[in-house]
Amino acid sequence: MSTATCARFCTPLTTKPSTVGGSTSTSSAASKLTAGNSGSVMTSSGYKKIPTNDINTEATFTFKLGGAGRTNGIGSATRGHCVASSESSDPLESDYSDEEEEEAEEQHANSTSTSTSNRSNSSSSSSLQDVNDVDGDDDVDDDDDIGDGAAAPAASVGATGDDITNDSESIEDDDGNETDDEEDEDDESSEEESSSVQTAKGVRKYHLDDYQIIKTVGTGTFGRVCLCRDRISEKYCAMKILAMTEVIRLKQIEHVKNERNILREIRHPFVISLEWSTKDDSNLYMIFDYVCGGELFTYLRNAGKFTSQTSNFYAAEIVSALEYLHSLQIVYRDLKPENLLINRDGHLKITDFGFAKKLRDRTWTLCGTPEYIAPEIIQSKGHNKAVDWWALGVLIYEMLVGYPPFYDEQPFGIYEKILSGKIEWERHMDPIAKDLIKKLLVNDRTKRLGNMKNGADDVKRHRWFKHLNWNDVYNKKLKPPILPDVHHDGDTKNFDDYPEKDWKPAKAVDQRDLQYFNDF
Ligand SMILES: Nc1ncnc2c1ncn2[C@@H]1O[C@H](COP(=O)(O)OP(=O)(O)OP(=O)(O)O)[C@@H](O)[C@H]1O
Repeated sequence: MSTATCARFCTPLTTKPSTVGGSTSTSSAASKLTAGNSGSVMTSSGYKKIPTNDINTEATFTFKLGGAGRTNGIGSATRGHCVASSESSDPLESDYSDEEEEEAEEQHANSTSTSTSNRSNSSSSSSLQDVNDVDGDDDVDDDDDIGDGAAAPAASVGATGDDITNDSESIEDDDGNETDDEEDEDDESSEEESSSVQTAKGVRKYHLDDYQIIKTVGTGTFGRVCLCRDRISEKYCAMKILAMTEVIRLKQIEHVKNERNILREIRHPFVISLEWSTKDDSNLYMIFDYVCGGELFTYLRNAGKFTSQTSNFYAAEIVSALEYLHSLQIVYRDLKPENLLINRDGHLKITDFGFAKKLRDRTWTLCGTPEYIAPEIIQSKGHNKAVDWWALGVLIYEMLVGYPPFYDEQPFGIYEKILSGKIEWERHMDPIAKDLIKKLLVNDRTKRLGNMKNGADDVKRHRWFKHLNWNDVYNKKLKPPILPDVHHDGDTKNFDDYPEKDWKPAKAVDQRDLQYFNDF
């Protein structure tokens, strides 16, 4: 997660606050670069699309880049979500209307046809064609379509059995009658929201007070992630705390709701599990399983590069997860080693669904009567799952080589390299892995492995994965190449230290603003 204070737009550019194990010192640099009439603003870590009515006004971007820097493996450049704030009174504006967004994207593409793409040196890069696509919300369901009314998160968490509570003191019995009336009364007078959730072990009424915050393990654009302990189950959890004022200021309301809604819907061995989410009048809260091994990024930077076998293991688990997400029409869009956590058992958990989007059914499928199909359907202008397969190619390269395939000190340089399609190959690189990477890093997404008619199967059948039984992958039967050094489930040694006293309580938002989060 980055300390970039820029709002999150759908250009996942990442900056890390510090290198692993180091303490965080944050310096900030402001950047003001406009791209003329392009509808985009070039920043030191990427470009941000701006609404057309903001074009030619100077949007101000403030970056906080980590002191030690989250290096890309080559030089000193950091990589971070780039974000910006523009001065609109409508906090929902960040998710531009389809028209605005398309227009901004088109203008951007026109003005940058030879030199830009929308990626930093992180791993979900795409071609110029995809610049038009990456955040084409025309392909995305409205948030209301995602997950609302679906089973509450912990219902699915509980379905796995072991991680909720069997402590009868503060959970409801099967009939939904509370067994702890006193606690309930307290809650009603509290500002916090609580909710009853069906779990495998009965109905549990969740409260924020159930969680004892222990330590910050990550920071992000809107807040932080803390290790905490569930007083009821005594299980360690990660609590993502997002300050509503920041979410509103940076116009990320829809993205945050989107993240929560998608997380509620999904359940996969290699994807982080959302246990519960709630809010009070200052913050939004999401409670996850705590993944104590830390980020794959850490291990990769420490090792320099991974062997083909190690890379293959992680790539396989990601393929399994992407196949699952795509089967639900979810495009993840933020694949990179920073978002891959290693569990105590050595298996991966993909985290940070801040850019994930639910796609509309068959947006890209040629359906209907051919004579009547509109050109934009044939051209398939929206973003799609292909961006994740591209990112997988970048990630496999980075694991094998130690740095990403498209790198430059300046973002424009990165974009040029992505568009040029030229990749430098290490002499001794595993030729079979290289073949897969080449097939994933295809600018024409219609020819990109994973995005053709056989979907993920094409990737799974590639020779690099030939030895794998994909059921074994899913069932965690493969032997993990790295076992994190942890002494107990709540161990934080694999995470950076964050100065706790820097955290000031978030300001409460007024009733009007609170309404933006009614359905959170
Ligand atoms: N479930 C978890 N277990 C352990 N650590 C976690 C967990 N979730 C997140 N983290 C840590 O916190 C960091 C930030 O989490 P995350 O990326 O979800 O936050 P974010 O606010 O979306 O970040 P950004 O602003 O960069 O998008 C992660 O990189 C990871 O180091």
